[in-house]
This record gives sequence, C-alpha cells and structure tokens, in this order.
Amino acid sequence: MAAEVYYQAIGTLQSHSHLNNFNHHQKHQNNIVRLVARDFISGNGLSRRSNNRSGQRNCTVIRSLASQTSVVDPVLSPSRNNAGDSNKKSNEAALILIRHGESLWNEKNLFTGCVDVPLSKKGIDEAIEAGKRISSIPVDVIFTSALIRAQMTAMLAMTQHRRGKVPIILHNESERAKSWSQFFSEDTKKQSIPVIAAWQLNERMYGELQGLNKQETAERYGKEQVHEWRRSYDIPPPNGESLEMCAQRAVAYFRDQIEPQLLSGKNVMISAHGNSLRSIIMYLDKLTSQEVISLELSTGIPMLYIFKEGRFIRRGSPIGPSEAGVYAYTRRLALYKEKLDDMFQ
Ligand SMILES: O=C(O)[C@@H](CO)OP(=O)(O)O
Repeated sequence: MAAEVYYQAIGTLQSHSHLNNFNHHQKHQNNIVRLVARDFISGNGLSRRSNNRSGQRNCTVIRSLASQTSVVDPVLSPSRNNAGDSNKKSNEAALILIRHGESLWNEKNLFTGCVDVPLSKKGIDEAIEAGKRISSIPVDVIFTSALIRAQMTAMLAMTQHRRGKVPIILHNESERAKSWSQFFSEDTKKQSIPVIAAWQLNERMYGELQGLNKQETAERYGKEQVHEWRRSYDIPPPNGESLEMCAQRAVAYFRDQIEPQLLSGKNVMISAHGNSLRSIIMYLDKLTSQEVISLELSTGIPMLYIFKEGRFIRRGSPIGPSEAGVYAYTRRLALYKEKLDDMFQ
C-alpha cells in the first residue's frame, strides 16, 4: 500500500539515523529525518533549496510550449480561485509524482534502465488505480520521461480524472512535428492538458546490467555488490549512470523546467521512474546521500506535494480511507474538489 511504503521509507530513515547519531554530520541528518517525519504528520513544510535560475533559455522554451495550450483551467483551477487578479501569480500549486506502473520487465525481474518497455497488465491496472486516487486533484501540465511506460501511466491515469480534459503530447522534436501537431480551436485548447516528454526524466541508464535478471546478477556478483549498484548514491553500475549522475540531469530539469510552472501557480504531474524520482525527492526533501539509499518507491503510487510560498510540503499519498484528508490539505484543493462534486453530482 502506498502510504505504508512511504511510512516505511521514513521509518527506515529514522532507525538508520538512530544507529549512527554520534557525529556532527549525523546530527544534521537526524534533524532532517525528524523534519521529514514531522512534516508528514503535522503538515509543517520544509524549506526549499535556493533556486538556481541558470536555465533561463529553457524556461522560455517551456513558456512558449505552454502557451500553445492553455494550462490553467479557467473554470476550476485553484490557481484562479480568490486570485482577484488573473495576472497575479499564485504562490501555491499541487505537485503529483508518480512512478510508472509495473512494466513487462519489472514483472520478469530484469534490469530495465533506458530500455523502452511497456506496462504489464498489472501495470495498466496500477496506472488506472493511480488515476482514481488523483481524480479530484487539479492537473494543469504533465511531464513524463521519454519512455513509454511513464507515458502510458500518465495517459491511463488521466482517463480517470473527473475534470475530463484531454492530455495531449506536445511534439517539438522538429519544426515539422511542431507544425503538424498544431490545432486551432481556443475552446479545444482549454479542454486540453499539455504533456511534455523529456529524456532527462528517464530511468537511470543501467549500463551493462540492462536486460539481466536481478536475482541471477546477485548470485553472480554477490548481493552486496548488486545492492551497491542499485542503491548507492555515487557508484555507477558497469558503464551506466549512478544515482548522482541521474540526479544531475533529472534535478536540473526539475529546477529549470518544472519549478517555473509551479511558481506560476500551475498544478503539475510528473510520471517518471524509480531512480529519476528518487533523485527528485532527494532534492525536494533535502535527503542526504545516505538517506536516499533507503528510499524505495512502489510502482503506480501517486505522491502529493504542495508547493507553497517557495517551499515543497510533502503530503504523502492520496490513498485509501484517508483520501478525504488530502483535500483538507489546502483550501484550494478542497475548493477544486467541491466544484467537481457540484459539476458531476
Ligand atoms: O531496472 C530498473 O530500471 C530499475 C527500476 O525498475 O531497477 P532498480 O529498482 O534496481 O533501480
């Protein structure tokens, strides 16, 4: 269950920190762990790292992409509620992170990395289930990796969204692709959600492990070696990317392309992968390279953050019997759900 996985991740971090609280570095780490746990329970936010604005040019590209298709729901967007002035920038937005549903290679326990494998039957069900869980949370723009399992997950999840907008993949890989995928109705644009696919959000490239069975690899090279390749921060698998290398591209993309969307009040969903999302969560939650080792993400489980006044507040996973609680996290989310309830009762 999603919430359990998240609690487990926090629990693991806490027990890890108790074992090692003897030096200064570890004291700092303990503070972070306590903040993470307190945040999850009481709703206090964590400070966001200072924002590097080095990606000005890229931001411009995204802004022009977004302007092709209206990303703010004129009827329902919480970004507009109570704003008073439609030009006024909102300082609050929802951020949904979702690891793709189970793929056919997850099912066979094979290292996948950047091999472009589709979802399994179970993965399809997980994506639809994830969509139900986020069906009343506003989504103005979607980012996915360039890999089909993340794109399938995003699209299947959006089939469940109560607002009923159509997610549309923006094709900007060439001038022809851009020109041939245009459409010309403002009304239709308003009923669409732009989907931006970026290789930077791809799974970590697993090098010479791609296609190998995980169990057999552990038997051949030893469990510890394989665990190091899979979960350490800075040790790459043979000819592949370490988590650190994956973070360099995924977190840079998040900061340059996704944070500006959140800053302008747009609600964002990111559909990506175990390791690209681990690196983004490491950034959002300020985890250390030790703490991130214990962070595991389940397939097809959405995680919600609220971006507010420059900070990312982790709200866990909108799941199960406590789902209603998610909408109490902010007034804007509650209002959005109320309006959907009114529209579709
Ligand atoms: O094979 C992969 O690409 C990843 C995710 O499935 O595996 P791991 O969990 O070992 O990082």
